[in-house]
Parts: sequence; C-alpha cells; structure tokens
Amino acid sequence: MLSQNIIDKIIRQDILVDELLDEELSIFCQTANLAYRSGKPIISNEDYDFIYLATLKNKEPNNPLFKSIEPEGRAFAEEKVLLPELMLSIDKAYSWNEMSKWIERLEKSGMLIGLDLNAIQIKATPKLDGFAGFDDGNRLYTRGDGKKGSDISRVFKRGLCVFKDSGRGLGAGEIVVKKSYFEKYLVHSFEYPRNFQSSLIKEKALDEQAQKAIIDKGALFVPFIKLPIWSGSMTELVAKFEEIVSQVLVMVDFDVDGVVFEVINIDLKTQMGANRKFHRWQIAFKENKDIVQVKVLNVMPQVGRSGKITPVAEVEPTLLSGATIVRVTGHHYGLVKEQGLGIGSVVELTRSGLVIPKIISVLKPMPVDIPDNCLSCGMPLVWESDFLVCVNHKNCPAQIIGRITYFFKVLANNDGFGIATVEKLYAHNIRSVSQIYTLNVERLMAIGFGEKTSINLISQLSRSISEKIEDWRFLAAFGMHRMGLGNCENLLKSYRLNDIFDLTLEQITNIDGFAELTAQVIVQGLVSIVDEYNQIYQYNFNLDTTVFTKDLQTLMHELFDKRIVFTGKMNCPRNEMKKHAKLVGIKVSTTISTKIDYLVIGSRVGQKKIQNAEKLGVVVMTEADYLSKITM
Ligand SMILES: NC(=O)c1ccc[n+]([C@@H]2O[C@H](COP(=O)([O-])OP(=O)(O)OC[C@H]3O[C@@H](n4cnc5c(N)ncnc54)[C@H](O)[C@@H]3O)[C@@H](O)[C@H]2O)c1
Ligand SMILES: [Zn+2]
Repeated sequence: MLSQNIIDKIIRQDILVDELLDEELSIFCQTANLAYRSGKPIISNEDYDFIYLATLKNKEPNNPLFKSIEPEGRAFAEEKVLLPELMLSIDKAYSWNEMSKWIERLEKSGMLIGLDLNAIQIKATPKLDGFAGFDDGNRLYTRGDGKKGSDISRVFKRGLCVFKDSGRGLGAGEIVVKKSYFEKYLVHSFEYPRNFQSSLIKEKALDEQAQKAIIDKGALFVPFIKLPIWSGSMTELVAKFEEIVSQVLVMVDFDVDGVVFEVINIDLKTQMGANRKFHRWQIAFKENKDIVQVKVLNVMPQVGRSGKITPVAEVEPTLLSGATIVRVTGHHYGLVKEQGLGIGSVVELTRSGLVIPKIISVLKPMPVDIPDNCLSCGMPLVWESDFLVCVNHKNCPAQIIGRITYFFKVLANNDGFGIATVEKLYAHNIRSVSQIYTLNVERLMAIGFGEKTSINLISQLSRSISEKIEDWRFLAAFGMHRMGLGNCENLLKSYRLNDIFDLTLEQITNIDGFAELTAQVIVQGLVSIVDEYNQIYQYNFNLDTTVFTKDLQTLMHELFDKRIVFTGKMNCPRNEMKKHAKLVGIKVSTTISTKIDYLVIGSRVGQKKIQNAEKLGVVVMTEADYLSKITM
C-alpha cells in the first residue's frame, strides 16, 4: 500500500516517476485507475497514459494492468449482471509505426481468407473520452470487467437523451458531455468532464446542474453506431492517414482522445477475433505525446541571429522517443523568470515525432540566473514581452555570425560555412556575407586557413553561385523577420524578386496570406537588407524564377499540384520532363511514398516497383498517359 501522503506527493510531482520502486509505481497506477473509474481521477489522462503507464509498461510488461481490461473497482455498489455482449478495451497505437504493424497483421489475416489490402474496408470514428455503457433497449450497463457490469438504467429514467434523438437499444456507447456545454456551464464546478459524467450516474440524487445538463441535452448517451465516420479502403487509409486522423478528431463536440480504426469486413473480423483485453480487428490511435521529467544541470543563455536570448538547459541524459536528450531549449527567458528554470529544477519535456524536444513546464522551480548583459557583446539586455533581447543588432558578434551562417545554411547548395569557419572570419574583421564573396584563396590563407581548406571554401562560394536554387530560397537566406521560406515563396508568386523592394504596404497586404502587421514588418525588413542584397545579387546567382499564381491558374489541368515520380527510360529527356512538370505546377519527387499521387513509368520498369507503388496507393501511368493529361 502507498500512504495517502505518498500518493499526494506523486500527484503533486514532489516525488517523480523515476524515484518510485516498480512495486510502488504499479500500486500508484492501480490507484489512479480506480479513482478514474469511480469518476474522481487524480491525474490527467495524458499523465496516466504517457508517464505512469508508459513507465510501468517499460519496467513490467506483464503487469496485470496490461493483460485484462482495467478494473472498475467498487465504484458501483450494485450487483454485477452479465452483459449482453463482451465489452473489451481497445488496443492502442501511439505512432504510425505501431499502426503499420496492425495493418501488417490485418494484411496477413486477410491473405488467409483471400482479401488483399485494397479489399479491406476500414471505418474510423472519434474515440470518445466519456463513460462507457451498453444499452440493450431495456437496461443500461457499465462496462464492469467486460463481461459483467452494473445496471445503471436510472440514468435514462433521469431523462438522459440519446445522441441525435436516436432510440434505445443501440448497444455500446459512452455517456458524454458536450465540450461547448462543459466549458460554458460546468467548468467551474468540475475539474474534469469525467467528474461530471460520473455524477450523472451515481446513485445519490442528481444535483441541479446535472439535471439541467440532461434537460439541455448537454449530456447524452452516444451509441458508437451513431457516430459520424470516415470509411474507405485500407489503401486509402495508408495514403491519407494523417489527414484522416485530423479530420476525425474534430468530428464531434465531445472530448475525443484518439481515433478508433476498425475493420468492416465481417469475415475478416471473425478471422481475427479477440484476446482477453481487446478485439484484434480494432485499434485506437492516440497522438504520441511523449513526456518525461528531468533534472536541469545548468542553464546557459544563447544569443540568436535576431538578438533573442534563448535559455539552453543542460539536463540529465534522458531517453525520449528513442533519442537521448542532454540539452533542450526553453522558448524564451520568460519561462526562466516566471517558472523558475534554474540549476536543479525539474522540467517536463515533450517531443512529438521528430521535432526538437521542448520544455513544456517547470515542475520544481529553483532560483534562477537572469543575465543583465549580452554574453556576446556585453550590451545591457532588454525585455520585449516574454523575450530577453540584445538590441545591439548591428554590432553584436553572435548576431552577425548567426546571420552569416544562416545565409549559407538556407541556400543549402554549399558546404563549409558553418559556425567555426564564420567565427574565424569574424575574428578577422569579416562582418557580412557580401564581404565573404570578395575573399580569395590568398586572403583566406592569410587569415589562417590551410591551403586545401581555402581552395575548398572559394570553390564552395562559386558553387553557391552556379548551382541552381529557387529565387524564394535566395531571398529567405537574408533572414528577415517573418520572411521564412514559405512567405518568401508566396511573395514571389505575385511579384518578381527585383520588384519587391519598391512594393508598398498596400500591395503586400493585398497578397493572400499577408496581414497588415506582417506586411509592415516585411517592408521594414526589406529596407534593412537592400544594400547588402544589391552587393550579393551582382554575383549573378543561378536563380529559378517562381511562377506567378496568376500564370499557374491558366495552367489548370488534372495533375496540377499533384505529387509525381518519374521512373524508367522516357522518350523525352527525363530532365526536361521534370522541368516542364514543375513549370505547370506539378510537384516532382524522386522517391515513392504514400504522399505520392502518380508514378509515371517509361520503359524498362520492374513489375516489383509498380506493385510496391500500387500498394502505397500511388496511381501508375505511362509516359503517353501523362503527356495526354498535361497537354491541353
Ligand atoms: N486519469 C487517470 O488516472 C486514468 C486512469 C485509467 C484510465 N484512464 C484513461 O482511460 C483510458 C483507457 O481506459 P479503457 O480501457 O476504459 O478504454 P480504452 O481506451 O481501452 O477504450 C475502450 C473503450 O473505448 C470506448 N470508445 C470510445 N469511443 C469509441 C468508438 N468510437 N468506438 C468504439 N469504442 C469507443 C469504448 O467504450 C471502449 O470500451 C485511457 O485513455 C486513459 O487515459 C485514465
Ligand atoms: Zn549582443
């Protein structure tokens, strides 16, 4: 047993998950589960799933919590009655990788009964985060242990309506409260929707708020078969997975904590069956929000190219989504000041997908160290809302070095101008990109680079000029505020590179996607770079001109904006075909994936390659087909 005192400390995160013995962790999970089942959760679902249960699964994969459905405990005093149907839990996938394993299993079982991927039909519904129940038309039961539940028919006697005013007897579903209703009327009285849901069910008399929610149809019983769905073939699911997930997550005005995918084909469902915990033909996808708690060893200020100071925390090496994290950045110094991000503090980190991990919050604050002066130039720092900033933009070494390395990094058609090289150049009075383009081998050697390095750097400079790049990339390399790759491309879809310096605020605001505030920042930014721009531009960079949106629109054809891959030997030169395709608004890639719409094949293409593409939902067409679609 864990004492209440210890449990409270874990909840408050005074005791962190890593400090618990395996047995203590197991007991804590059971305690949290029972509290949740009885309608009084002690921690959030994310903390339960992604911190406590995830850690337990690592340490004790055979813990009973993973083997059978999570017990309801003694929340309901009533005698348990046999459920008309088994109500199981649902297997979970937290990543595409786990989803694809499920798909592989389906494919294998499908093959046994003669179904290929394309013939497997799938349905997706929002996973309701409510209170599970089964309505046989006469009585309503809780899920209990999956076989026997408690009779809670009183909820219907209290006037609870069924979603979409459907009738009774529609089987399994959840008692839920509308999100908008909860936020408007209940959020101040109940910590989580679950506390409210359970108050609807409990034996004791309903309070006024709950009665009103029932009458207002703010609370409802939602049979799963009445939920809106996405459905399609397995091939479509594979091709548009992310799109489907985001679409399904927002289908209903109820709390949703994932997407339930299930097989429609009856014979395949029978083939796959169930184990003690879940049906094998069903899976719930939950966004992987990996979260860990770590101790901070040190916090260092880092000066960015725009002068913003970022706190970089060195942390105890920690495994997060498969990578060992040792350094993480806080978004701004406001986090340090307000939340106490100091040496010895404990922070919560998250990482979703491949994104750099970030600090979500500070759990245990410690005294902080806020620098008064810029570490690079020594000038006093100033606060700009949450950000601590070095405003010495013209002369701060860190900012200058940051801007120069950014230029070469964004061009992405050269090597060698990383931070170490640029720092060395800076130490020898090189202060801008345009100065770098005036260098020669002798000068570099005089600065102290070896002969080979010097020759290489100069040839990399030539390469950056001669190797073709998009004009919007060239513009973005100047690192103006609000002028990342996307905005630069948008701007150049309406105006030519050399005309943008004369644009008025109004002309920019008139372009789709540019608000007035952004337009102001852009005009200022352009003024600030114009001299440097002119000096660099004179080297005649090999720039690909962006096609104007208005020209693209006259090129409307079936393949417009589609992603295609060319393969095999073509009648026309392949490079010409690629170039032409881009010109008419087709996105050309080199590798086949689920994101690709068409594979255009020339001669001598292996059958295997074609089959692989088709498996990924890619439509295959010949060169002749292709040409007929783009000539108007
Ligand atoms: N906060 C806590 O302390 C705590 C403790 C335990 C469990 N939990 C939460 O409970 C969940 C796991 O519990 P579980 O085993 O009851 O449920 P589950 O996640 O295994 O899901 C199974 C249930 O999902 C329901 N469901 C919702 N939408 C559905 C749909 N569209 N189609 C089919 N079924 C649907 C069904 O009622 C089914 O019984 C976790 O998400 C966890 O976050 C939280
Ligand atoms: Zn500075």
